[in-house]
Amino acid sequence: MSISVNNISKSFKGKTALKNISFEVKKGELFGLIGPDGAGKTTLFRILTTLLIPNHGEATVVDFDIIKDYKSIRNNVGYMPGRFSLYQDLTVKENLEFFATIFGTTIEKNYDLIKDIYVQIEPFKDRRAGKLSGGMKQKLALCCALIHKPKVLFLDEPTTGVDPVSRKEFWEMLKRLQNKGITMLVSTPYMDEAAICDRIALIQDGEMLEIDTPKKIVKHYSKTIYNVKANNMYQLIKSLKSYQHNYSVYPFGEFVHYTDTRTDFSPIDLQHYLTSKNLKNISIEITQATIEDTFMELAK
Ligand SMILES: Nc1ncnc2c1ncn2[C@@H]1O[C@H](COP(=O)(O)OP(=O)(O)OP(=O)(O)O)[C@@H](O)[C@H]1O
Repeated sequence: MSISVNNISKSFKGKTALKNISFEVKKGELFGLIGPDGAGKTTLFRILTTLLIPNHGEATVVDFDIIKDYKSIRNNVGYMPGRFSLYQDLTVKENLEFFATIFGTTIEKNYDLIKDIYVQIEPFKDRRAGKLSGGMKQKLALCCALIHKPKVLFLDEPTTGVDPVSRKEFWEMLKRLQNKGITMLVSTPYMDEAAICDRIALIQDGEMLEIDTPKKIVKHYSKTIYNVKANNMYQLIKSLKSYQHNYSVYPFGEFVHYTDTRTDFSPIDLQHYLTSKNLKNISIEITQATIEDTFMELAK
């Protein structure tokens, strides 16, 4: 195993950030931690990268113990923290040289690993990091986290605040790194990104709700979901929420995802009800559960 976490708990002044967390990440796996703000993702990253000591439990990274072998872990992992972690006043090249130097290596030595990513920011190599766009900053941060050829890479919300095109590019880069044998633990609040991971853990309020492949996780959703649409979204949500048989009502893009408490639910009944609420152009169709639906259900 590349990462093994066994019953880790952490509290801050009586407030629990992580509760008995256990999971394993296999060598070469791209493993996603999916959860909202405050779920405990950053705390877990800080513990696994030896920046924070847990109150209870044990963990190993590349078979090194997070407490006893913290120095070995620091030499073997790369960490891209959530907030921009680089030196804003140093140029792109200077930042990279700085990170290479503190790990006793050079850009040239490990250029192969970062080449694909670095060529995209090379035209800006003399620009100060603080003056880069969001997507460029992420690429530089990734290069800096990779410059010492880590075996495991920790990425805390690497695409938060990055535009959709750069987000897609970023995940393509992660896939290429995975092909080079790097194990990755990556957190994201974006459910579409979760689907790209080999396995994901859904985390909320410091607890793991579920761990599985994205495909299997949605199979855990037992109810039939309907995509409901009408001419007035606000009125539609309000009406569905006051419908006596509703089990769940969540806006989902141009639709509302609706589930019903009855086993013999007939969409016709719902159609009549919505018509009585003056809604028009109503459509009600069965749809597949998404990771987001599963998360909402588990988090209920
Ligand atoms: N140093 C600290 N002191 C006090 N409370 C903390 C500290 N660090 C984290 N917490 C609390 O622990 C909980 C988990 O925080 P954490 O930052 O790990 O969550 P997160 O999932 O990474 O969310 P975010 O994306 O907002 O960082 C939150 O309630 C947070 O307020």
